[in-house]
Amino acid sequence: MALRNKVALVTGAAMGIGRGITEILLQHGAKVALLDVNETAARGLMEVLKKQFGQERSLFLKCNVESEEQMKAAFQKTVEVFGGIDILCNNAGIVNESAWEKTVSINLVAVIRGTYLALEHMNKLTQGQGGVIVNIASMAGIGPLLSSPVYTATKNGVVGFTRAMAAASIASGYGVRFNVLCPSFVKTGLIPSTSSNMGQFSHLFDAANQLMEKIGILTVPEVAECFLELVTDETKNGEALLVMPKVKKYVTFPSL
Ligand SMILES: NC(=O)C1=CN([C@@H]2O[C@H](COP(=O)(O)OP(=O)(O)OC[C@H]3O[C@@H](n4cnc5c(N)ncnc54)[C@H](O)[C@@H]3O)[C@@H](O)[C@H]2O)C=CC1
Ligand SMILES: CC/C=C\C[C@H](O)/C=C/C=C\C=C\C=C\C(=O)[C@@H](O)C/C=C\CCC(=O)O
Repeated sequence: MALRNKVALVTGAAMGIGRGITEILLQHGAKVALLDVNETAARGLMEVLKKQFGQERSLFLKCNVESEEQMKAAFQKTVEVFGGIDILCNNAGIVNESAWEKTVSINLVAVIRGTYLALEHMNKLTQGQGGVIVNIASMAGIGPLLSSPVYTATKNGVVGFTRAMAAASIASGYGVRFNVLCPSFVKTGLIPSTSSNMGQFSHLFDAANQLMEKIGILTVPEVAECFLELVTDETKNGEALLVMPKVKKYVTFPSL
């Protein structure tokens, strides 16, 4: 898929991986709607993006992905301003084993909600133009992150949901591709500096840090490049791309 003038919507776009994905989309000529709950960070980023890419290429919409009403309004506004949606990146996520229901709500429920809302606009069976949805899971969507069982569950859920949606899309003729990106640790504000969010697993905080030291840490641009591959390569559908320092690998699942 060539990105020139394509319309993308990115959740959790104000910081970290979402910001990197937004920037790479703009660099390749797409228009981007940035959804985020953090208005201060997003407004600061918008100043930079408008200077760098022009006034009309990006749009910030304050949106908590946990709110169906706010999500619906943001998708509608994106269509009104940019004329449609070609690319969705469900990226917003948190790590919080204490507030585990909120973790499920943001990391999994909102991914499902975003996907269904985007399909209303993209599905070729209902007058859409097709497109591609890339969900940001984690290496913890493939194997267990011992300090964060609920986080692991949500990311496994995102991997399974994405693969099932890809199969459903092929079988139904939606004309929409679905892929999932599974990075190991990435240098962003999400990596906890204390064990306070780990709840009953706080004693395993050091073990998670040791794993991080062993595996190493990815940079945001490395992850954004992998996202770009999943969006632009039309042969990729139903794929889970695992990215670790010096490793980029399409995951092979058992065929049942
Ligand atoms: N940093 C890491 O090591 C890795 C992160 N990931 C995943 O990548 C995604 C992005 O993570 P990072 O960029 O690292 O995190 P981050 O904390 O740097 O950025 C997350 C962004 O999402 C926004 N956000 C959080 N809750 C929201 C909500 N309810 N509604 C709207 N926006 C919300 C935040 O305001 C922030 O801008 C997450 O899904 C995370 O699970 C996956 C693998 C590794
Ligand atoms: C504390 C949470 C911080 C960030 C969350 C983010 O999504 C990063 C996740 C990164 C790692 C996931 C780990 C998954 C672990 C496994 O799959 C284990 O079963 C095997 C662990 C390592 C194998 C590779 C190796 O030892 O070299």
